[in-house]
Amino acid sequence: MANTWWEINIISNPDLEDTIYWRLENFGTRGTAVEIKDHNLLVKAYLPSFQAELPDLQELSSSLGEDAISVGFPPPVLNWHLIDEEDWSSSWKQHWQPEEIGDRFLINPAWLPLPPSTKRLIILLDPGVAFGTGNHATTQLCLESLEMHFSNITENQKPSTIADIGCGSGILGVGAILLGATKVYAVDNDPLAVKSTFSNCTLNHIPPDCLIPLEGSVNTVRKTIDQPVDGIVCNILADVIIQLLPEMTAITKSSTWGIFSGILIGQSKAVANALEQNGWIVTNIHEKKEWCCLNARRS
Ligand SMILES: C[S@@+](CC[C@H](N)C(=O)[O-])C[C@H]1O[C@@H](n2cnc3c(N)ncnc32)[C@H](O)[C@@H]1O
Repeated sequence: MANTWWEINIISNPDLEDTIYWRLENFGTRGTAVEIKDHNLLVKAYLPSFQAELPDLQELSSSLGEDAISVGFPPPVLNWHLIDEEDWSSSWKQHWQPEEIGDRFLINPAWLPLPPSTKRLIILLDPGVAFGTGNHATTQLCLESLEMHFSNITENQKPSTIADIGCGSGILGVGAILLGATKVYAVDNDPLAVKSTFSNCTLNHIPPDCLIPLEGSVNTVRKTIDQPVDGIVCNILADVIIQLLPEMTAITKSSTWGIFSGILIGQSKAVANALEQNGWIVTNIHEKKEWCCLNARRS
């Protein structure tokens, strides 16, 4: 059972894409592929088999049905079966294509050839089982915010040290280094994400002393650094961000900036309030689909 995965197939109205993603993310799926088939949305999601029993899958199906009915759509049709690990990786890899993000990035799956010529910064990725292929709005909002941040800073404000909290595949840390950050501490409480960040550093030829993947969370960064960080990027979920804010604030100084994502638009006020209570000033809110990303600074 250790190397088997649930493949969950969901057929639904395309307007339910974000709701389905949201549920799947909370369910813990790793690697999600989406395609439109005969005007329907087909989502394929994968989960290590030990992480869910049949009743969990039935509950997921009911929750998705309730979500759909509450916004006037018929319940999605779900089916699931077990596949082995090799089939999992080849199956979802087929659906993942290179993607341009913002004005500067191109995310290229590691197993596909590079484009013949591009002025974009290429992030090569093989996320394995970790979150962070770049095709989720919350990741894109972070990469775009990082891009804006680095285009606005002057040469003498570099170098910068960044904490990437909840690094997943390491996509944001790699992006920050390509934009000019000098050091990134990338932490995740999931050991598989840390492993994935390590291998994506190697894939992108990032020197090991520039991007440092660590298993843990904000306190792991606190114990590792000898001075406050210049920036924080954190793409988790609103309630986790709120909960981690005092610890994140403790690793900052007055000039530190922050990028906080994984927040549904309806949750932005609660996160903005928590930031203000912890001594941050919200400078911008960027939105994509139903998600938003708060850019903030300490003063
Ligand atoms: C939405 S993914 C973001 C991945 C990547 N940074 C991106 O933007 O695509 C959130 C990640 O945060 C990790 N995570 C969740 N709670 C955490 C916590 N309290 N401390 C550290 N990592 C956490 C999860 O394991 C997951 O890899």
